[in-house]
This record gives sequence, C-alpha cells and structure tokens, in this order.
Amino acid sequence: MTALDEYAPEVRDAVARAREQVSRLHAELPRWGLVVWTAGNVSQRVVVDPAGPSERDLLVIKPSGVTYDELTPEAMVVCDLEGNLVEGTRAPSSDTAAHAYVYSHLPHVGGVVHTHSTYATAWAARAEPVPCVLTMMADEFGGDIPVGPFALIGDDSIGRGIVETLRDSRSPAVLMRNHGPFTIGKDAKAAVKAAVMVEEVARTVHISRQLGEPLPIAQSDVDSLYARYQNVYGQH
Ligand SMILES: O=C(CO)[C@@H](O)[C@@H](O)COP(=O)(O)O
Repeated sequence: MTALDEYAPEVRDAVARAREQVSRLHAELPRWGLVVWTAGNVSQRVVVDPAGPSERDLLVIKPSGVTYDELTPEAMVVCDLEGNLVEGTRAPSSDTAAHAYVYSHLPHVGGVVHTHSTYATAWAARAEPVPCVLTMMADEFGGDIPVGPFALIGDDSIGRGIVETLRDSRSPAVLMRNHGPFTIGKDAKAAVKAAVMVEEVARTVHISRQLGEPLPIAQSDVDSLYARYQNVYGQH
C-alpha cells in the first residue's frame, strides 16, 4: 500500500481538490431528498498517471456510517482501486469496492454515486426497468433505465453488476435489484446529476402509470433527443 505523501505533488493537489468537491457534492444528496440518515455515497476518481485513467488511480469517498452534517473535506477517505486505504482516519464507505470496480473497468467514468432514493429504489425492488416514455429520459438516459442483478455487499459483486449492466448502455444509471440506484458520470458532479434525474423520472413515470399506460417514444426520436441534449443543450 502506498501512502499519499509518496505520490507526486500534482496528485496530492488533485486529491485535495477532490476532497473539497466530493464533500460538497455529498450535501446534494439530502438536499434533493435522495437519502436518509447515512445512506448513499459519492466518489470521484483521481487520475495518477499523466497519460490518463489507469488501475493506479485513486478514489475519494465518504467514511462509512457518518451522518451528512459531519462530512467535511478532511473527513473524506482516499483509497486505491483495490480498496486499500491511502489516506484517512476512518473506514471508507461500505460501497468502496463497488466504486473501485467501476473505475477499474470503465476508464471513462470519473464519478460514482449510490443512493436509496424512494421511487428509483421502488422500481429496483420490482426489478423492472423504467421505460423511456419521457423526452427528459431520452435526453439524460438515451433509453430505458436498466436493472442490474441482485448482489450482496462485501466483494466485487455489486461493482460487477453495475459494469455488466452499463458497459453497453447509454444510461448513466442502473437500478440494482432489491437495492437501489447507482449512477456514473465523467466526474462526481455528473454522477450526482444522474442520481437526481433518475429519481425524478422514476417518480414521474410511476405517477403516469397510476393515471393510465404511458405512451412509448419512437427509438429514432429517442436517439435524436439524446444526441441533441448530449451535444447541443446548455452553454457551449
Ligand atoms: O446501500 C448501502 C450499502 O450498499 C448503504 O449501507 C450505503 O447506502 C451507505 O453506506 P456507507 O455509509 O457509505 O458505508
């Protein structure tokens, strides 16, 4: 195991910035009503090799079982992608292995979020994908929100289920069966946005189902909406 002070100064600086960002982004989970008590977690990849993402990267994540009002940049924990503690005074999140597995197998992913948000978790309990019946879903998810396999915590099972489900999907969210949503993004902020959006559309589609059968969107329209939102929407 390598201690943080053995890494290059630019890596240590990147870890310090990640601590600030991950600590601040954790506050978004209770703010958007996505977690209760200590549920949920956010992590950010820290790239070690100037050539780009690799197995040598680090991740910054919250300490396990600590209430959100106690989360500060200094409280964040730094681990390598084998789950070894690199810097921190408390045990890392119990989902660290899942986050690390995602970073090891999906090099384009820079941020991972896990919540137990009510509506998305209710869909996960039924192992039913959220059908793409909203333009907002086409924009953000590029199609249905998929379901991942049931997996017990404690080894690579959850991470493997996330990667197997999302590797060939446009969706940045997966509903892990009987558990809840995990989301990915280019950075932790993008993954938090996906966690907010998956809960919003899970709720809307649930309510729509109570009023009748939602109407599908043609795949060509889903593709067009996704391309516009991902490449044109917003400020460039
Ligand atoms: O869902 C799980 C584990 O998979 C919860 O325990 C998780 O939301 C919160 O755990 P941590 O406090 O991050 O260890």
